[in-house]
Amino acid sequence: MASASEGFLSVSLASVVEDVLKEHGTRFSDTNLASRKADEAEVLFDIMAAARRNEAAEWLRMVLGVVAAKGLPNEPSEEELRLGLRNGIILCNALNKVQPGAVPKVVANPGDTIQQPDGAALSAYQYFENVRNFLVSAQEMGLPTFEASDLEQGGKSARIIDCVLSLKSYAGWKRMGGHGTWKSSANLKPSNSSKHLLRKNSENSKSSLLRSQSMSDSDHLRDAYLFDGDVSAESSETITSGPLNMLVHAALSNKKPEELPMVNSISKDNNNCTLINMKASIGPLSSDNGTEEIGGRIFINSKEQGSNKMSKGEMSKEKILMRQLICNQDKAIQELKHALQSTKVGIEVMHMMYTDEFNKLGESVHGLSNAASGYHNVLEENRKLYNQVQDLKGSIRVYCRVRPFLAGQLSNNCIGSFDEGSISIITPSKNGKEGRRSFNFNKVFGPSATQEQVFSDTQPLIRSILDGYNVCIFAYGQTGSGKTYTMSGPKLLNEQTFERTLEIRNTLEKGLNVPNANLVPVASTSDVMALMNIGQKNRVVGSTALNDRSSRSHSCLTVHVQGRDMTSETVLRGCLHLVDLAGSERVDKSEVTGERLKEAQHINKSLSALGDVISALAQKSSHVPYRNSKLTQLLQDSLGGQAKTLMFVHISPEMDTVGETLSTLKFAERVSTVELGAAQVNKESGEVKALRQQIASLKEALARKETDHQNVLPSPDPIHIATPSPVHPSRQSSGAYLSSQTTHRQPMEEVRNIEVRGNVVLRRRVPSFDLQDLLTTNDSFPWPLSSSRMNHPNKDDKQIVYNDWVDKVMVNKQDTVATDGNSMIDWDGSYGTSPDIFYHQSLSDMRVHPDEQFHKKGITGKDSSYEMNRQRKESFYAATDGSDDLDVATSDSSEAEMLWQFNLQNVHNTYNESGSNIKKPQTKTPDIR
Ligand SMILES: Nc1ncnc2c1ncn2[C@@H]1O[C@H](COP(=O)(O)OP(=O)(O)OP(=O)(O)O)[C@@H](O)[C@H]1O
Repeated sequence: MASASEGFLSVSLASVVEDVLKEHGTRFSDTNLASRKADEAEVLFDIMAAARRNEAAEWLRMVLGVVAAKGLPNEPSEEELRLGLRNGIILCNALNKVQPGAVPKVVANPGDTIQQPDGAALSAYQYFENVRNFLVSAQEMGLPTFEASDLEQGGKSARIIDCVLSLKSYAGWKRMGGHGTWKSSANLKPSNSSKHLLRKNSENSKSSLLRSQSMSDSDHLRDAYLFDGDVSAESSETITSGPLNMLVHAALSNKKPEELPMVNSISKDNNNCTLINMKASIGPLSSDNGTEEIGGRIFINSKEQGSNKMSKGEMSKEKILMRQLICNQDKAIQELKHALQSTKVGIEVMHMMYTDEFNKLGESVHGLSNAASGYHNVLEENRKLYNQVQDLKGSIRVYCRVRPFLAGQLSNNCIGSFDEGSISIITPSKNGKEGRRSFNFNKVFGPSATQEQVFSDTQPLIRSILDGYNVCIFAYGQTGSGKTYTMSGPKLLNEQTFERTLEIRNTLEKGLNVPNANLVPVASTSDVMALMNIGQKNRVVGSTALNDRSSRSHSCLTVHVQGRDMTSETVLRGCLHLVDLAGSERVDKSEVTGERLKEAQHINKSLSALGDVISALAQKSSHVPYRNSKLTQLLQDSLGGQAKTLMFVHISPEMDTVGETLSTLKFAERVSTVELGAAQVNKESGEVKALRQQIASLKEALARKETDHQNVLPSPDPIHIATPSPVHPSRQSSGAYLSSQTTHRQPMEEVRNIEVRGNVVLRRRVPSFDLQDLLTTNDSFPWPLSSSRMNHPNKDDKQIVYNDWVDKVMVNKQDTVATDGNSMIDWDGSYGTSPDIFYHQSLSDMRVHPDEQFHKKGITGKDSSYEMNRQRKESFYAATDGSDDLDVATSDSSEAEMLWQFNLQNVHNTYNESGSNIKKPQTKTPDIR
């Protein structure tokens, strides 16, 4: 619509301008410059001839008096002049006045001194007598003469007028004393050329013009009759105030300076030039017309003519020229006026059209911007709805980020294009469609995306932690693609400082846990950042050919948040896992050897296990191999549990790595198809909490009774104790669980290390933790390891050791508790009162509820063959501080891949630096079957 209007506007404007210019062009191009000049010259000649005629008649009437010269009207036409002078009486009398007795006998009408106007009373002979006498006398006086027949026929008045004006000049000379010899200018040699100045575009151009005209005119007249010596003041005056000037003055007086045309009258005779320049404002000045332009001024050459008499041909030529000149200039003025007028009209029309179009465009733009904002709103709404649908489905959100080229890298780009939600990759080795592969994700961030932009899109997800959801964000991508940059920010951290090997254990009681990791209360964002920094410092990094500071371990930061609604006493708990995976790498490209090569293999293996899990989830396979790696076990809650999960896939833009980029994106595409089911809020109303407390106290009472009872009976092997336990609804039957699992996801605390094999579902119920309790009531918590307990495991610890399942790991884990200023979150100030409390825990839950003990025993007592096998297998493994010997122990269940490191000293100096106290088992656990 806009472009159509624009097109219309430009076409309209263009056509108007074109019309105006065409009109101009036609007028001017059609006019032949030469003929125009000729016309102008002719008109000017007429004017000059009339002026000279009038001057002659005026002088005759003045000399003879109006009565004697009554046959000669004032300002006569050429014909009137001829008729008035035809009988020769006026001429003879005038001559006698100037030169008394020059014509001794003037024949007049007998008895009537008053001449007949037309001289009809006189005979032709008498006329001739008078004229002949006049001519003879004039000739004797040296005046220019004419033929007597000139008075008989029209069109010959020029020479008669010259003669009369010569007589006038003669009279003037005589009146001035008659010094020297009077000569007609026709007998003089050409005078030096003189130059008169006309100021171009001067403010007073009209007066300049007139002055110039006067001077030109006077030059012209002076050309005719020059005296030996200076021109008298009188003659000068007479000349400058001559009728020609008056005529021209009258003709041009109503003209504006800019309307005055240039009028050049040229009369060339033997290289002499007489030129009348009226104005040089319009029309070109030809170089051969006797003008010169110097320094913005126009100089007009006026050369004395070789003769004061023009030949007939010259006269008519000049006349024609001048007439044409004037006429054309007048025409040109009219045309210019017309053109100006039409241009003005054109401009007005254009202005109107422009305004109109502008208004229309404004309306269109307004409409478009409304539509655009509406469109954006709809898009935003769509995005929200889409996310809601994703949430309901429990789909893993996938964001993609492209790292910019780094300094010194060749910008050979494999990214074809990208927009909000899609990206295409170019593979030059393939042709056609194959050569460009597109991927769709929830969000795509280009190379120029900032951390702020990334965060603003991730923020809603983070917020839902405060709403009681668990959130897991994990960064995935090949080495050097920017995972750490996204997860930790652009600031490079300090040198690597203290490195300590921590372990990840997987026990029946506690599930996946890191014994030596700490749970540190935090009160602000900066506290969290400080902890992150400590973790980063202790993370194993190494230089490879692909990344100077390549992370050689996966890193996980867990932030636990608990809030309490003060009015309803509802407790909301959420936790955020920030997982920065080590990057996959092609060892031939990363050129790693030795320890780094080993690391790379572990990293790749764990990532491939992650791929298997994703694959199984995507296919809704009945078996999901979480246990094939610690990484997948770690992410199990996020991939198969109830967390809202975001995978942040990273890619490098270089063409060199297009293969890795494609496989990364294909993997990410697959991840986005995984549907986990809707996440649920970790919400516990006050009522539920009261009931829980009631149950707990009842259980305690029951436990006390049991203890009393055991004091009477011999103590059985703890493994074989089959204590009746309350059966969790989800475990009432495996079939029931399966069906419920397929419809909705279980709360976080309900889902731990779920392993699904065929129709057999074993899951351990781990009740929800209360963070406050967790930080204050150590004794009720089965695995908050104080240093003494870690060094000297008691009987319970032994139980734990025997059931532990440990992989070789370098451990680096930080579990922190975060809070913010939100009033929903109510933190107990008692955190600070127990600074020496450290907890190790699985990422999925914080502690084992007392209920767990029953549950565990319930499982073993139920003789589940799978669980028994697992217990037996796990009993082979034990933890040690070292890890090398654990490699072997873990190899059949999962590769060692979780590389955690944590500077425990930096976190809390009360920590027992001896690390894990878990010992390798000396004997195998008996086969329970
Ligand atoms: N968005 C970005 N803007 C500017 N520089 C970036 C960006 N992303 C990454 N980088 C730079 O690229 C390099 C590699 O990034 P980073 O170490 O985060 O990659 P990685 O994927 O974590 O690698 P690895 O898996 O080997 O640990 C670093 O120098 C980092 O500063």
